[in-house]
Amino acid sequence: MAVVAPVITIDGPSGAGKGTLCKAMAEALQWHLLDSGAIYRVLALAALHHQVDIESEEALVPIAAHLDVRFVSTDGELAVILEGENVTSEIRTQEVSNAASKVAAFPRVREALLRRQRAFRDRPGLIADGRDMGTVVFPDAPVKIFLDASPEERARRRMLQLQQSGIDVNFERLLSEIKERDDRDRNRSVAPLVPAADALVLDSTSMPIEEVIEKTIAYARSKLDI
Ligand SMILES: Nc1ncnc2c1ncn2[C@@H]1O[C@H](COP(=O)(O)OP(=O)(O)O)[C@@H](O)[C@H]1O
Ligand SMILES: Nc1ccn([C@@H]2O[C@H](COP(=O)(O)OP(=O)(O)O)[C@@H](O)[C@H]2O)c(=O)n1
Repeated sequence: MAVVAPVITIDGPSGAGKGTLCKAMAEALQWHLLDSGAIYRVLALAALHHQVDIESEEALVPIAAHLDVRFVSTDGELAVILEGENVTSEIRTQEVSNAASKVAAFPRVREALLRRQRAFRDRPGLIADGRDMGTVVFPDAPVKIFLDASPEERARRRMLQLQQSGIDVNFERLLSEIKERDDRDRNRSVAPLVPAADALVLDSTSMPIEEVIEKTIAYARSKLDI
């Protein structure tokens, strides 16, 4: 029987530091990386581009099933290509963030994207970033982390991040959008944002990212023979 590649799942709410942690882990271990949030973001953007109603599950399912998305690694950065167009920055706007969490609430949309996400599992291993990586997509993953932080700290981080890329945002608005998105992600009927029963929960509210990375790598090494 073929040996399946190991997966390390990193789930948690927006701004907890998942993307930063996953990138550092993928580099440290030289493993593959799945940014599942980017897939939901690309789907939302494709729907907006094609003027498809993002409130209609019926209309979204065929787009999800035929989504023409590619992840291309260039100079250590992962470019996101939708229908041949580089949409790496476009998928990070607040409009797309909010639309992504709306399209992600539909069960049949999630179902249509399952196989595509599982196809990222490959040797030597996969680091999977998302909301339901440890609960639904890779329930057999040997290492699961749930990374959390307070909503205020997450909004502060997101504000700094957006400011660094020249986007001016209002803190109160950002905080309320983050809380709204958290609520939608936590309360949806399918694959809600919740730690897997066997996940290590890390609260990074007052933990520097370097310490988060160090702790996670040490935990992964203790669970896996790597
Ligand atoms: N522990 C931390 N302390 C301070 N800032 C952090 C920490 N973790 C991540 N950040 C910063 O917060 C921002 C959001 O992190 P990101 O990895 O994109 O979060 P997520 O993928 O969970 O939404 C980034 O600018 C990142 O550098
Ligand atoms: N595995 C996943 C990943 C993302 N998502 C949805 O996609 C949205 C964007 O995900 P993301 O990981 O890019 O968001 P941030 O954490 O970067 O803000 C989330 O708000 C979720 O609603 C999901 O439902 N399941």
